[in-house]
Amino acid sequence: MGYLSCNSESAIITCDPYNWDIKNRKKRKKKKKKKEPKIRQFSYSDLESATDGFSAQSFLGKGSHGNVYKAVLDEGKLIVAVKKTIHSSLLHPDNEIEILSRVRSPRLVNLLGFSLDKNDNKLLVVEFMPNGSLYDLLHSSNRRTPSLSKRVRYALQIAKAIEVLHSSNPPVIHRDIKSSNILIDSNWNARLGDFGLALRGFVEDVKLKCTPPAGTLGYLDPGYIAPENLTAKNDVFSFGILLLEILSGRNAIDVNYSPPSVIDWALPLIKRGEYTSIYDARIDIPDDISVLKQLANLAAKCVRSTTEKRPAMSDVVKCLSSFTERISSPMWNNLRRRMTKESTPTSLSASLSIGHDMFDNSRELIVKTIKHGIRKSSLKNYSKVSSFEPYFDFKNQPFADRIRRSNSIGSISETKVTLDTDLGHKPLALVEVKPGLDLKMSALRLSKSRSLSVLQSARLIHDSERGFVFRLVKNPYIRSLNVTKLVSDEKSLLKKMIEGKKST
Ligand SMILES: Nc1ncnc2c1ncn2[C@@H]1O[C@H](COP(=O)(O)OP(=O)(O)OP(=O)(O)O)[C@@H](O)[C@H]1O
Repeated sequence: MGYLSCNSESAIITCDPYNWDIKNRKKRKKKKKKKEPKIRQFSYSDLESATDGFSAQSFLGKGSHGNVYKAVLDEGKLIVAVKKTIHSSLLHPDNEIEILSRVRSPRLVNLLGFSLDKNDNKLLVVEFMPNGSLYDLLHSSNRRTPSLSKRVRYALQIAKAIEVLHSSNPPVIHRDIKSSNILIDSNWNARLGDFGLALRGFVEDVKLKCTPPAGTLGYLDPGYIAPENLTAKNDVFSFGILLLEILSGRNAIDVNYSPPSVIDWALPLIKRGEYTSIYDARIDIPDDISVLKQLANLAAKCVRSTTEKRPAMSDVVKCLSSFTERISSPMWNNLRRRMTKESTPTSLSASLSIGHDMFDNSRELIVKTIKHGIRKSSLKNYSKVSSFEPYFDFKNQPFADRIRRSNSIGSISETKVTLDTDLGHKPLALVEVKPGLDLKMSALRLSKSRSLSVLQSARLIHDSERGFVFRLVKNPYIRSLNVTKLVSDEKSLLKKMIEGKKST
């Protein structure tokens, strides 16, 4: 995608109200000194040798501003990305340096320094992001597509990054929010980069008022057609487009769709209430569509044509934070929903009556347990993986003890699970857990369905100190798991269940 080119000078702000307040200047200077990042000047020859002479092997990618290279410096201790920018009237590295030296955040691709080549052209040295861009994650067929909870997490991280910019003094308007400018760091967190078009200052500032509009087609606010239309809400619009891209997995402009623009495609669907239609078909979506609806509505609000009606980035952050909580703990929503819908069995007999139907429909599933919050050493005796087949016919047949092993994790001992997924979303599992673990966070990965189940309740049946019968709730979003060992003595547990039923 190309920039809307405008024949303007670079977007460096000369009018800087940063230190207006003379009274507090000293105080602020102190504070500023603490916060101000150290910008290092790298020698060009060091960068040259650290990139192998800007070789093809060090080449990371090409943008409309120039090429980006990976450089290994300080005897391998420092890995950076070097941006060799093509100087143009619209883009100048000084602008990026000016802005990035003022704002710093773990949500941004921060500036580390700069260098001057033989012709005194500036090169930018920024933090190296080893996991590509959000664009790659969403659109490359050779990468595992992120789940909805991950996508919402990325969206929240980007929203936070933009909020940092908008709330800095004076504010920074990025003007080029798009998935290829979102880079993924070594901890798989999203960071906002590429400040080539960013403007720092108050919109009333003369310099900003004279800077022609710029941005990337597909993401650019259609209302931003003249310099005086510049507002932080232009970024909110671009973020809305990005959110639609994140949720749908389709490009901001994609000629394979009709209409090609994501906004023209998604808004009518959202207006008609067909929320699920805008979601990427490759991802699991929750049963409870209220979050999907709210996420879609949030995107729609961000792209409203009236700028004043768009939410501020701080509101977007609040909204997305609540969604991430809901998406990452649907266990509790499901639990709450189920609790109100139906009476939760509190006695053995009640759970047995559920189990009866369920086990008739039992089928093979593979269960993987994932360690969470457990030290590696303590996992030794609590193996991680089991695959299993239905182990009993509840009516009269004996248990079938057919536990299989997963090749991926290795051997297991005394690890068994009984599980059934039919009967709506109410399967039972007999699971033995390590005492003292937080059962609220327990989950099982059902690899056959590529989703997770959550142990909904530890209170249904309790066998001795360690055995429990849980109801499982299908839940594709919980990634944590504390289950360490599955019941080895199902027979006695089942006996107890049957006896419990008889006695009531
Ligand atoms: N800090 C970085 N760490 C690792 N790779 C980077 C980094 N910055 C950029 N890249 C890689 O270099 C490519 C070019 O980046 P650049 O920011 O110049 O352009 P772009 O954002 O892809 O496109 P445009 O210039 O049109 O905005 C990116 O797509 C990315 O793959």
